[in-house]
Amino acid sequence: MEVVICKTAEEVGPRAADHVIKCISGRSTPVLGLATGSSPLSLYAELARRVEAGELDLSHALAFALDEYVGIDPAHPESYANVIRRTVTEPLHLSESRVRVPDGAADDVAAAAADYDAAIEALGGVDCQILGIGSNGHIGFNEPFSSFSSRTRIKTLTPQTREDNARFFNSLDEVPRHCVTQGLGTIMDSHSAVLVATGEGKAEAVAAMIEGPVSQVCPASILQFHPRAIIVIDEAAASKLQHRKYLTDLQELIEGYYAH
Ligand SMILES: O=P(O)(O)OC[C@H]1O[C@](O)(CO)[C@@H](O)[C@@H]1O
Repeated sequence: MEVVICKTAEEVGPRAADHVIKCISGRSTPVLGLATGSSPLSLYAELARRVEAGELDLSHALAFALDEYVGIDPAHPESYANVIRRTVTEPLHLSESRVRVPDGAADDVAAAAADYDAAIEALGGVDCQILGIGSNGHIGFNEPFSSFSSRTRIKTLTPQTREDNARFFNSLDEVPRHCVTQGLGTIMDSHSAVLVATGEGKAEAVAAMIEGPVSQVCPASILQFHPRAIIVIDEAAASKLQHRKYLTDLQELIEGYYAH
């Protein structure tokens, strides 16, 4: 696990974008894993800026979103299918046919989830998985006590996550209670992962992920076992780390760090 602590929240998107680009460099058909939520928005905006500037071409990329609500109208502006279209597909000029989101409205959601996992595996896995972290330590919608070997499946959202996400809806009642999410096992199969977090509200979860025991209490702590996980955070999100002196930003020097 490499930890990059940025002085300000504004630096996080561009720094994370650098890492995503390194992770997929040399791939003719890069496969991206996409998080939703607020955390990756500045990273997506920076990637879009580089696409617009002609510095980056992602037209050959394929992408798989991490999760989707179950029990939401797919046409709802906050369905993750729509969020991904708005924040990633359109600004990065990806073709809609190359971007997939789990189907939370399928007749058989469990079967659709298994097919989704198999589609990722058939491509040889995700090259770069973009992640945020929930205030309770979730990645994707893998809530505390999710199995470390889990695959894409239906989950129930915790009251904490529903409250955290209520800001995207008119009321807490409108927030779906269930979701379909890539599993921790699916996420761990990615060749590299870039997790972004900003703000004090994430500080406890970030400390548990980086310094805590690897435990299902903090699902993100499984990333301590990921062969190539890069954590890009701001000072506020780093504020509860106890052992900062050991977290030297050395990843630029590690030869082959990004090689598959
Ligand atoms: O970034 P936010 O909105 O704080 O949410 C935290 C994380 O929870 C999820 O939204 C769950 O989908 C992640 O994708 C996200 O990064």
